[in-house]
Amino acid sequence: MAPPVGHVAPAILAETAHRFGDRVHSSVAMSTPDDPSGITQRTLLSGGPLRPGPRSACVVVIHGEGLGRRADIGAAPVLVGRSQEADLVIAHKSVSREHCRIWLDGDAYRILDLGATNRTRLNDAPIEDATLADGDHVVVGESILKFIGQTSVEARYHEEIYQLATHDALTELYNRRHFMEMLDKEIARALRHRRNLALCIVDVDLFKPVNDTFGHIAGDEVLRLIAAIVREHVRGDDIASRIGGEEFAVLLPECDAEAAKSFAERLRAAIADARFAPGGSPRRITVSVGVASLAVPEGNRSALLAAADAALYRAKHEGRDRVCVAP
Ligand SMILES: Nc1nc2c(ncn2[C@@H]2O[C@H](COP(=O)(O)OP(=O)(O)OP(=O)(O)O)[C@@H](O)[C@H]2O)c(=O)[nH]1
Repeated sequence: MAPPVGHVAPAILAETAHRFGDRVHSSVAMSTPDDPSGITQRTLLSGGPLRPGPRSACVVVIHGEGLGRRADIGAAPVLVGRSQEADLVIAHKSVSREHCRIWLDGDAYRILDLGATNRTRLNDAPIEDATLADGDHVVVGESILKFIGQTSVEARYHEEIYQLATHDALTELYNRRHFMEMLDKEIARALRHRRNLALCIVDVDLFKPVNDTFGHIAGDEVLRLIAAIVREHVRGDDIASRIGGEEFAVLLPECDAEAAKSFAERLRAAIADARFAPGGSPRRITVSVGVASLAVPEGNRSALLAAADAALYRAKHEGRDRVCVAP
């Protein structure tokens, strides 16, 4: 049975043991209908979601609400505040909805207090506006942010902490906690701009027998492969996550129920067509998918999750390996 939406598998809770510094490319065996000769060697992106190339300066929450959260300061200014519309959301009552703004001005990074009730403080002095230097501490309500310049040697360390805090170690998709934060943000955005938002919950069918027959390690490999297929199917703005043991979620901004159903159907078919080989034995693995779209303007997180979960339950009940859409 699909676990309830609030369920977090123990394996997920143990995820922080993973070390992102030891990334290697791992090859896994999977054959597809396009590869009639048999096994296709696929290379998983186990280098993970770290972005290559020059990194931008960023602010990282190092204390208080939002711990570990980070915002890159690129071409667009970064709004820090309690509002879900902020680029760096710190959902605490000590933080104003629009607390301060940080941006790149020529070669300098600047910060401007936006009239916050608790004034923005830089290295403990209240400011109106100021220029930031590497390592500066920005106090926003009861949270402390650290400014990390483009060339800071600390940047890599903070990137890794950020990855650990936001990604699932097994699949390198977003973890449940981060997904829920992004879900709140996307819901706020969709409601404000009256845009579509759809959610797919993807649950592996009859996964327990896979574990029972081939062992947990082979089961983990199946989960990794499913995650790789999910990753192949999402677009740039979509948000994919492992939200439970054998449960994934994909959030599709600006997608109506019909388009989300087509996406889910393509994903379901791709997984069903890929021949997995846990423990070296070819085996068909399927998923069931529940799809729901946000009701505008009165929708909310729990209603959306409950609707997708109910649709998933129906897909399981009607025989698995299928997509059901919430009414
Ligand atoms: N290998 C592995 N297995 C996991 C992980 N997390 C959860 N599981 C297993 O996933 C299985 C889920 O089984 P059930 O919830 O009974 O559901 P199911 O067998 O997939 O059946 P349906 O959902 O009804 O199709 C259990 O055997 C869990 O131990 C994980 O991180 N790795």
